[in-house]
Amino acid sequence: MSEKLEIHKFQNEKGEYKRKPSEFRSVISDAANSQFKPEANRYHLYVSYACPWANRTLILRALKGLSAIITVSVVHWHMDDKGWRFPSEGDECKDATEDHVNGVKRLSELYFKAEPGYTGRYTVPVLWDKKLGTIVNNESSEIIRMLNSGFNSVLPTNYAQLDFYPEDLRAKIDELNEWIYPTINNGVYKSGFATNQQVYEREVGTVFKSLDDVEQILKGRHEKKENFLLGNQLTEADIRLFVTIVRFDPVYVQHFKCNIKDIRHDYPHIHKWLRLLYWKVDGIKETVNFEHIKSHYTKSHPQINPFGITPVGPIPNILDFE
Ligand SMILES: N[C@@H](CCC(=O)N[C@@H](CS)C(=O)NCC(=O)O)C(=O)O
Repeated sequence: MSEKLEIHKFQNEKGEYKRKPSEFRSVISDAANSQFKPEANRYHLYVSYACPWANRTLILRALKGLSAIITVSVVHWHMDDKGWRFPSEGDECKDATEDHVNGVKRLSELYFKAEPGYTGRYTVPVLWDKKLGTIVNNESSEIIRMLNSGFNSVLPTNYAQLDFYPEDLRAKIDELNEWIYPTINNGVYKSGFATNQQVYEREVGTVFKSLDDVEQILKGRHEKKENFLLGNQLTEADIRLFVTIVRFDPVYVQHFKCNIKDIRHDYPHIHKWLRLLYWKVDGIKETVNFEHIKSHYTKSHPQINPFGITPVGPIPNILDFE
């Protein structure tokens, strides 16, 4: 394959970054006609520790007690013009793993195993079915819903009962996701990958307008002695926002030029919420690998950072809880 993967491919003629939709969209469920039934040790997650979308799936896997029944392989933090790869001899990478299931060297090979004529991007996360030898789904927003509720029939009651997308909060979670995704999660990419000054200024302004709105929401919660975006219950909305906020000061401020403010100095309520999730919610901290995060962005986008120098700060990457 001679195809070259370049971020620039996704900028339109106006210099705006466009993310392509994911292509594998099957669902794990107990439904009688389901091809993908929940089973222990049948499914495998392919992730990058650098990637915020993959990070969401690792958090749900940890919080729902799925770590023992859904296995994981972690790619090298470096993404080159052929996409993600697994470490090999002479190309070692701390905390990355081999592909435990298929033994491939490149993530792209998995996409071709699942669909020989595949023409899309080779993105993480990938939820792989070891039984049928194919990709179930490569869209993180759908994978986290499956991890949240698709495995309840094979989980012990204490984990099955945990619900991060509860019926009574669904409308509110959807409403938050609707603006937080385009303006913050993807907004930082639209700022960082803009190739036109006006587009950049528009996008970075949008990121900070939304962060100001989130700060107000969390301030209101704080006044009511509530900890999370929708009250005292941690939901999917918190998890989806967390993966971007934890990368904000260490990477997005400088690498994606989101530097009007930063989290630790300018957003006290977001900062407190960030540290609460990171330090106090069991299982989350272990899914965050700052070395992979910082190295990936700064050394995989030569069009933004041609010499691949990784800034040393901020020190520390995240402040203590108190
Ligand atoms: N819609 C996807 C987006 C995933 C995504 O864009 N992942 C990036 C890493 S952060 C990736 O693997 N990019 C590889 C590429 O585009 O070649 C999801 O949320 O699962």
